[in-house]
Amino acid sequence: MSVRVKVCGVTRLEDARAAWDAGVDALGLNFYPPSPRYLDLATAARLGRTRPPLGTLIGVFVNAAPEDIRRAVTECGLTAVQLHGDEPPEACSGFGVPVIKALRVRGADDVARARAYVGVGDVTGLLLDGAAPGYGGGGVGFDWSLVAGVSGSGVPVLVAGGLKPSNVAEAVRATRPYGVDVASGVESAPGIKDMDAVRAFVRAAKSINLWE
Ligand SMILES: O=C(O)c1ccccc1NCC(=O)[C@H](O)[C@H](O)COP(=O)(O)O
Repeated sequence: MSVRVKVCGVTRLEDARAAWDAGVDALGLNFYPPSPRYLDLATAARLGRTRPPLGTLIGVFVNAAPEDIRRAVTECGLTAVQLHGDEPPEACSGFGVPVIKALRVRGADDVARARAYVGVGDVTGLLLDGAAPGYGGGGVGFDWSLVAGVSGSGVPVLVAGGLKPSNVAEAVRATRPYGVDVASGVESAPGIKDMDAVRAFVRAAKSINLWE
């Protein structure tokens, strides 16, 4: 068994198609207006239509209004939402799809905080990210040994933050996560994916056998 790979912040149709072809399991579409990877609903819906039958399409939101999240789910065919802001556990339900709660990790306290989301509402996964300014996508990592504070708590964990083709295998080996997630580490410019880097990332991440 190999780790699942999510590539986040795709903005172009050709990048979306090529990422699925590269073996990515999930694509993230960004609905946070200040992000350089932000998509309006019409563009996101067009990108969403590239999703293959077994692919997962994840909308990324930061402190968004629930009605805006529900609208994006419906209009863009999202199969999950990733709440990447300061949403408390009680705000992690009611969108009609599973929720991944993202938490920015600076230290053990943040991982302890993550445990408050386990088994709550529609949360079916946690994403541990570095503490980049601007909430995410900044290429900032964190101490991977902290992942042990939530693995084994019964919820799938994704590791993100500062991952790239050259370090993702080491991250998978160190944390044995359900999934890994990358935005800036496979880009030539913010929002523009470098397909050679995406392919190298998928190859490196999936080279680790999690059954051993
Ligand atoms: O990517 C963004 O611009 C972004 C902005 C605000 C909130 C979340 C954002 N991205 C979410 C992700 O899942 C990223 O992949 C994650 O933060 C890791 O990013 P990177 O360190 O650049 O790989």
